Amino acid sequence: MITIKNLRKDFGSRTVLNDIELQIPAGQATGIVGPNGSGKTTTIKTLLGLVKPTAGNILINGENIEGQWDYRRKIGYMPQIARYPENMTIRELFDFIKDMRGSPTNRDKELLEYFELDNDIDKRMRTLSGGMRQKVGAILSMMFDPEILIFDEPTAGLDPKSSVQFKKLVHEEKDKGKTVLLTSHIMSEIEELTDHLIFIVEGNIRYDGPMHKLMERQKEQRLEGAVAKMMEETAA
Ligand SMILES: Nc1ncnc2c1ncn2[C@@H]1O[C@H](COP(=O)(O)OP(=O)(O)OP(=O)(O)O)[C@@H](O)[C@H]1O
Repeated sequence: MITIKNLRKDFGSRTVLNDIELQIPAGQATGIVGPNGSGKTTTIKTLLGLVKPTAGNILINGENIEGQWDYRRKIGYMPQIARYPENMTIRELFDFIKDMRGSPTNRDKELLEYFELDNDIDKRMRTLSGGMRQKVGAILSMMFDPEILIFDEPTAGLDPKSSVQFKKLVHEEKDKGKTVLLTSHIMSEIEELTDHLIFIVEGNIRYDGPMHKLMERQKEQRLEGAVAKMMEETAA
């Protein structure tokens, strides 16, 4: 369980997260949706300790993460835009990360084959296409079998086949009891992959609860319609 209490983030005079309160349930998949610039990535980065909150607390499995680093071993993160050491090959990058972490694993090899990247393992990062880089990010997030998986717009840039493969993996991780947190602008993807929904607008939480309840409340069959209605209500 991830608990966010009164979390505030200001960038200069701009409040990007406005005292948000959230409970992200363990062993389920949660989707964070909201307009561009509403604070989704900032929320994720505070969980990872990459952005320091202006105020508030984050607890993972009941423990406050402030000043802690070890908890991050429990989290696999696939960023929206990943930056890599561009001169390293995929093989060198994976070996380097395994060495630094001191965690031997063969899961990277399985995932490279799964995403059909095994023949590209000796290519330098700077020569990879956007979709190939996304796949590298997906593999890095899952290769150490973490209990929490965070994906920021994971399928943006993936071709349809790879996107289906990625979603199949997420289902498998969910079935293993992992906690998954996912942002996407593709509502069908959120609908397909997640059970719990958070809707955020300008740093304020407008909905936090089971996805089916939101659809019932909005009298919509599809999440896209339910979210569109919520956006209209917010704008009104
Ligand atoms: N390091 C930073 N310095 C200043 N402002 C920032 C910084 N990072 C994010 N912001 C601002 O915070 C706001 C929220 O950004 P964030 O990336 O969290 O949005 P998002 O909901 O993930 O958007 P998108 O759907 O476009 O990815 C934006 O106005 C953004 O410009």
